[in-house]
Amino acid sequence: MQAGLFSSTPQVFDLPQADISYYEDFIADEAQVYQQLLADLQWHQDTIQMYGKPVLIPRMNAWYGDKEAAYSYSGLKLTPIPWTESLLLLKQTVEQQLNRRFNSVLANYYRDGADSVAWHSDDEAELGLNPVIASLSFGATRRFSLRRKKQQQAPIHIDLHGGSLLVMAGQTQQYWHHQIAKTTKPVAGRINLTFRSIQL
Ligand SMILES: O=C(O)CCC(=O)C(=O)O
Ligand SMILES: [Fe+2]
Repeated sequence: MQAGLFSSTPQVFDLPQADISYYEDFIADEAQVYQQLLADLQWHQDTIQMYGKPVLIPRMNAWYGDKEAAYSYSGLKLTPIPWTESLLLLKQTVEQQLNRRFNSVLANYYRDGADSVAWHSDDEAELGLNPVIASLSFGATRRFSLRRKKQQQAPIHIDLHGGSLLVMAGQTQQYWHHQIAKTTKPVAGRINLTFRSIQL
């Protein structure tokens, strides 16, 4: 796999108390990477407790990282699987662009338009106060939305293309929620990788 990088000028969104950059064409051979991640990663569908009943979350996940980087996510305790070769290559590509290091990645696989992630912020204590989260997308385009936690206005939408890199930094997680809404439009599969740095 070649994680060929062919765009390094991001679109920067001017939002209050958020720091969002979007590199639309970051990974050159994204269709190939999509197939590889789909085949190679250890996908599973977690359950969470809702009003005391187990409910399957509407997407598949896989959690990879350095062995020290244990993490809790939506009440789930996740122990990372050791890096695959393709994940390490993608991590290095992102690290070079952003000039910072990540020690883990949460992979999400949205099988179709019924898969989603509800409004949330990545504000777990393990990530520190103002985490930098680097999000790579592969496969189908899905709409990513951002909305302030307080003073709610119309959400901001960014259609995340296959091969794109979205970076959330600064106070984004403190002041904003984000989601990938369900869609009734027919849409193929999408894989998203959010590279994170767990404070050890
Ligand atoms: O799929 C995406 O673009 C977002 C995923 C996300 O927000 C998360 O994993 O915390
Ligand atoms: Fe998130």
